[in-house]
Amino acid sequence: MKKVDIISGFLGAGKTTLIKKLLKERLNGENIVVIENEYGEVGIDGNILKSDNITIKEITSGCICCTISSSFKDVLDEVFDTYNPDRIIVEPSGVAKLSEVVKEIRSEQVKRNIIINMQIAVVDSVNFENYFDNFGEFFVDQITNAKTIILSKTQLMRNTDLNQVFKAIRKMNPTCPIITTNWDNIPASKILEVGEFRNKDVLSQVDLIRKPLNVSHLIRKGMKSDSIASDVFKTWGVETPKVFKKSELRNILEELGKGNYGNVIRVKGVVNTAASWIQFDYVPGQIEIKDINYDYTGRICVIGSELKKEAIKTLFLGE
Ligand SMILES: Nc1nc2c(ncn2[C@@H]2O[C@H](COP(=O)(O)OP(=O)(O)OP(=O)(O)O)[C@@H](O)[C@H]2O)c(=O)[nH]1
Repeated sequence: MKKVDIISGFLGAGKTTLIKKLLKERLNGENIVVIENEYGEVGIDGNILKSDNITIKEITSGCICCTISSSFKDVLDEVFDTYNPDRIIVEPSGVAKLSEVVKEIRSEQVKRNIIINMQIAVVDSVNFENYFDNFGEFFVDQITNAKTIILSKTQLMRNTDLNQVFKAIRKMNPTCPIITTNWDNIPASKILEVGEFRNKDVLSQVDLIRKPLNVSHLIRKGMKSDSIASDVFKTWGVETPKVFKKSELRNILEELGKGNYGNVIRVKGVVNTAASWIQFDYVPGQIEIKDINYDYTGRICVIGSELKKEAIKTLFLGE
């Protein structure tokens, strides 16, 4: 049986960062294919993950669990015919419902002789409240259906706030392990041990009595439960050779967060500057810009609701 690991999580939670860590520190000796699903039309994470011995398959422009499930099946065909991997890591788009992704993969279980191994949701602890309040239908689905939850950005949180987030997640998912340690301080081997249920620590031997809660009351009144991502989330993307200044890019990202361009929840990309190539990431309240060696051309992707696409285009490209 081949193992399939699902690393889900809302937009910008840290899925790609986590996969990179697992590959670099631990899984690089295995024959692995990563299936990377980007909601936007331009692929960015595939190149970020690329390394010599890992095969990356990118599926863009929608979610593999709904609008483009046939592309997912095609990619699975190709993966099994060409690479015959020991392990497949699936990174669904940030707006995919984990329950739907699991359903999709389970429907392939017998035919492909695969088994879901890790079923992880990466949860951005800093933006927990924001995502719960505004995009709960997708966010809560990921939390309640995860077998392991990995909190990201915990080092940016005050301990009391982190504790609140922990308690709220525990209410939604009474049984799964929740990793709260800053990723820099935890080796990939430990994350795998917990994710694959090989963890034999004190707590797992105690019969923790946690009452399973009915989560429906946690979901805001009137929240729908049957939307698909394309009903709610819109994207704008472009490929461009334009040369940016770092300060100009930072201003643009700050500008996008002010609410004048729609509800922007994720911006990412790579662009050229006169001195180097840079990779940038925006999630509400956090901007990261870092130098990278090179890329084949500039690519920018914006995701959010009620996006003002023409204005965003002008903001980035001045046209
Ligand atoms: N400080 C801190 N930053 C993090 C952590 N995890 C992720 N990030 C940052 O969060 C941003 C988004 O990380 P990604 O790994 O690209 O997130 P993702 O879930 O793959 O994003 P999408 O593919 O857009 O859904 C990047 O700027 C990361 O460096 C963390 O634990 N701590």
